Amino acid sequence: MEGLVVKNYAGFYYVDTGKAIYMCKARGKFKKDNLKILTGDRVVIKEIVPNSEGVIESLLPRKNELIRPPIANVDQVLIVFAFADPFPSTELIDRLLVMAFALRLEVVLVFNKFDLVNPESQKLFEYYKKILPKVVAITARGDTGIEELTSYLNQKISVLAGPSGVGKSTLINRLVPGAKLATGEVSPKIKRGRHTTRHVELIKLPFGGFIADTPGFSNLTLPEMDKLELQSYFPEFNQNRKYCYFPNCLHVKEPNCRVRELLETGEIPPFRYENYLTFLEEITSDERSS
Ligand SMILES: Nc1nc2c(ncn2[C@@H]2O[C@H](COP(=O)(O)OP(=O)(O)OP(=O)(O)O)[C@@H](O)[C@H]2O)c(=O)[nH]1
Ligand SMILES: [Zn+2]
Repeated sequence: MEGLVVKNYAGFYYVDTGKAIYMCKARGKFKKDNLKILTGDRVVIKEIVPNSEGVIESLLPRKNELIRPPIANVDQVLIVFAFADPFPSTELIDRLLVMAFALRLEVVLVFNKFDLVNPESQKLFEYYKKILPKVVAITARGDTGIEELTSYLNQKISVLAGPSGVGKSTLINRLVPGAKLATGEVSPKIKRGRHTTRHVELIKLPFGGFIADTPGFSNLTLPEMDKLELQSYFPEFNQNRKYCYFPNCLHVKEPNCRVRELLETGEIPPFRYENYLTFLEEITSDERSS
């Protein structure tokens, strides 16, 4: 039987076969070969006790692997911000977008707390909606946007990312009644301890798909990349680079640069360009130091 490892706890792997969740030990060869089984791995198991216990016989090939939290076969990142309280940091939005795209993950950008929307955050939302395919405004404490978001989560393994207080736990509780994730009241210090000692678990979504109970991307260092690669993670830059005079234009000081023309006309907002320059500087100095 084939299944998905949804949790690794106290020496047991919990494997969801679609029919039941089996508590499994791994065959000795995994330890011998130093093969680590991660939450998110697809495995083949042999049933020992009907619908309850089994043994993991083999591990199927992984599509990818996140380090923190350790989880395999992630399809997409749900990047969550709020319209207000806290007001979104565009630098953090853009950083998370670059990190997700660099890992070849799909992105759903969520703006929560639509009940608190204001003209500035509305404008940000509209801009991202223009450049990305899946951007959704929701009220996790209500119904707005939940159906649209559900359609993006269906049949996929998703990981949440986003700053504190935007409503990530509230959202999981909203999507999975009974998940009972703690919201709000945990102090940042205790929480760090909690996240390092806790095991990541995939929560089954009632409409299909899974979502990790532990937010990812806590380390915000950009991955190593070539300077030219960065713009491929800014869709509106990437679309326009072919009109720049130089084929390898980085849009910094080069003449006849289409991206900077669009910045002049206001089609590309200043914050996007500034974030791009900040990241370009960051990966450039990384290159120098290595
Ligand atoms: N107005 C409003 N408040 C919300 C909404 N969703 C969540 N909140 C509130 O925002 C606060 C933070 O929500 P959490 O779910 O704890 O946020 P989080 O992202 O999990 O925060 P961390 O656990 O610190 O990472 C809580 O007081 C929630 O009740 C919403 O749609 N509208
Ligand atoms: Zn250019």
